[in-house]
Order: sequence, then C-alpha cells, then structure tokens
Amino acid sequence: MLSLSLIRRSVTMGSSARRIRVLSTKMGSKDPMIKSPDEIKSYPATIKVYTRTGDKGTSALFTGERRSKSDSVFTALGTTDELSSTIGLAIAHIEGTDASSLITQLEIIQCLLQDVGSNVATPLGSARASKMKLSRTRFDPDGYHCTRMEQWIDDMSVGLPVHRSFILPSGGLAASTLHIARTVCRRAERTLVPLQEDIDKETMMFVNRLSDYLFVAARWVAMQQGITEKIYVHHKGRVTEFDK
Ligand SMILES: Nc1ncnc2c1ncn2[C@@H]1O[C@H](COP(=O)(O)OP(=O)(O)OP(=O)(O)O)[C@@H](O)[C@H]1O
Repeated sequence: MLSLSLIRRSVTMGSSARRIRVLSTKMGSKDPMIKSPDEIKSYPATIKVYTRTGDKGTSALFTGERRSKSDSVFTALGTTDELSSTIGLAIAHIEGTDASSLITQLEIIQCLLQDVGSNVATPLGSARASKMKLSRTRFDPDGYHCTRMEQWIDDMSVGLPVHRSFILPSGGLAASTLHIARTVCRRAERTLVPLQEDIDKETMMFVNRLSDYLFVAARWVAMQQGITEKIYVHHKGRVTEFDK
C-alpha cells in the first residue's frame, strides 16, 4: 500500500507523490491511490514535479474539485506549509545542540501538519468528498495528538524560569525560529477559522495547541542552550547611550 502520508502529501504539499498517482493512472491501475512499494520502486526515477495544470490560477483539492488558488482552502494549505517549513528551519538550528532531543517531536508535528493539510483539502461539506476520502483524511478522531502535545508542553514547562512580564521573541537562533513558527502557527489558525464547517474540530484544536507548544518549546530550547531570554521592560523615560 502507498502510505497514507504519501497520499496526503501529494494533495497538500506538491510533492512528487501526486506525479506517482498521475503516472499510476496512466499505467491502468484500478485504484490510482493504492500502489505496492514494489510498484512504486519500479517507477522511473525522474518523475516530473510539474503538471502545468495549475498555470491558470486554479488547483485541485483531494476530492478532485478544482478551485481558484485564492480560495480560503489554498490560503490555509499554503500557511500550513509555511508553518512546517519554518519548523524545518528551527530543526536545522537545533541539530547538534543540547536541545536536540526536541527534534523527534518537531518531526512528528511536521508529519501531523501534512495530515492537517489533508483534512483541509477534503472539505466535509463537499459533495465530492466520498466516505472513503473522508475517513482517510479524518484528523485525530480520539484527540490523541492534541493530548500528547499537551503532555509535551507540561513536561517542557517543568523548570522553565517564571517571569511576571512578557517574554520577547528571543533566546538565540533556534528559539527565535521557534517563535517565528509560533506566529506562523497563529496565522495558520486564523486561516482555518473561515473553514470551520468543512474541517474536523480536532484540526482547530491541534493548531491552537500547537502555538502554545511552540512558545514553550522556544523557551525550553533557550534554557537547554543556556541562553537568557529577553523580557519586556517599560521604556518610557529610560535613557540609552544613544540618547545622551
Ligand atoms: N499556491 C498554492 N498555495 C497553496 N496550496 C497550493 C497552491 N498551489 C497548489 N496548492 C496545493 O498543493 C498541491 C500541489 O501543488 P502543485 O504546485 O503541484 O499544484 P498546481 O499548481 O495545481 O500544479 P502544477 O504546479 O503541476 O501546475 C495542489 O494539489 C493543491 O492542493
């Protein structure tokens, strides 16, 4: 079986997996979505990344429906993609540091964001969303991922310095990148709000919890790396060396 995550990536992130699907259709498979690993291995190594079908400003949902790329669904998909990319950058800054134990969690989250994209790309109210597609793209039905992330948040929170004031996005390259990821996450959440009728409620919960996770993760990384976070101070009347 072609793994579900591969199928999902094909819809949401523009990977070569969709080309595999297109190719398998041409090869005459009854169900183009389901291929054995051996069949996939036998595909030519140079599968084209582009189909040119999106050149006129429309693209396809997982249901096959085509919509304008300015549609809210693609805004949400694109923002989820940005979020995952930013987490990838944070991982690159964490690698090889004292905070590297966090990478497994961040990679799991990147995979879950693919699943979020699949959920978004299969609108619940769409007449073209078959039962099979809906069950494949159902996100976190028992709330497992959200609950696990809450546990991760609680675990990381132990021992973090307590501040009475705002913590500024700071704490070194890795922590600051996680803060950027947090802000992209909040933007992703805002893009999901208009789609609430068409996505699973657990998708909203997960993305909302993820911004909390990224905030705590940024602080935890700074602490692991021995970098002091910057705290908000009220500046009115405070003289700096440039004011003299
Ligand atoms: N600009 C976009 N923003 C967000 N999501 C997009 C965008 N363009 C496409 N997508 C989504 O990502 C998937 C893969 O992207 P891809 O670039 O392959 O699509 P396309 O532009 O329609 O096709 P092609 O690039 O082959 O002409 C699409 O099926 C669609 O769900």
